[in-house]
Amino acid sequence: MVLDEEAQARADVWKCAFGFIKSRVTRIAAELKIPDIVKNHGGPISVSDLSAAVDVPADELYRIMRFLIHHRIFKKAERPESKVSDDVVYYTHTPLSLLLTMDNVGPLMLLQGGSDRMSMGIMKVLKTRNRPDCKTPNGEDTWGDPGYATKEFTDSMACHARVATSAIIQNCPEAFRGIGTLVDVGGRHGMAIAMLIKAFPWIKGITFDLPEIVAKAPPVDGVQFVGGSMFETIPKADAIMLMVRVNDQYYLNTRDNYLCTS
Ligand SMILES: C[S@@+](CC[C@H](N)C(=O)[O-])C[C@H]1O[C@@H](n2cnc3c(N)ncnc32)[C@H](O)[C@@H]1O
Repeated sequence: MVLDEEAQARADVWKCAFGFIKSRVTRIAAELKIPDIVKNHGGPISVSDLSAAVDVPADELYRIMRFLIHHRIFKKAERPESKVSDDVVYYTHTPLSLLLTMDNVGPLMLLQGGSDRMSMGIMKVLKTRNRPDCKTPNGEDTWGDPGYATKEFTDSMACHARVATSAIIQNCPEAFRGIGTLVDVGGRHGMAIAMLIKAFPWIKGITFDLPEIVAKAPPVDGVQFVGGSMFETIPKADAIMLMVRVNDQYYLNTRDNYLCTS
């Protein structure tokens, strides 16, 4: 297999795993009747007008629309000259969004884009910013959700780390030159660091994660495990690694949901 085919296969496997996101987001848009509202507005609609029409906070809606624009379901538009407003973001329809209205194939999207139960959960998060299955009051973050403590979650992160880290080792070895100590923040059970110190044996590797996660991590040769929260302190090192963490920090801070950050 030539490298290009391998790279394509890696991209394709992500599409297989996360392909559902596009149909879920499109279903949510259809359920909120965004295609109908944009079509009937009589010109480009601002994010604040759309937010008022669908009763979803503008920042959440902005991210949904950004996703849909990326997939060419809507288009960004200039502010109409007749409008005097602070809004800088405006949307307009496309041939695809016109197909998604309720008098067109919108009802099919509602049927095929995921269950009503799933949609109710997402809708509640969008409108209230609270995940129904997760205690978020009193400052408890989404990582308190028992789903994140399961073996399935750990295994899925380990296999992701294995694939991503081998690509990093293969394609960016120069990035590790001169690094004495490397800390992987949110490194779970140490898969990435274990591979990196094996490939670059001069590096001293630290895996940093929440105390309850680190407490369950089986020992890995040459890897030091440190428990704590990155919002308080992280171990001193020459370099910090954050893999699948930047988005997470966003939803830790905003008490958000997977849909909008994915
Ligand atoms: C999505 S997983 C990513 C795991 C790994 N980096 C990878 O790419 O496969 C995010 C990790 O961040 C950890 N985490 C969550 N909040 C954290 C915090 N405040 N400080 C340190 N780690 C945290 C979680 O326990 C989890 O293991």
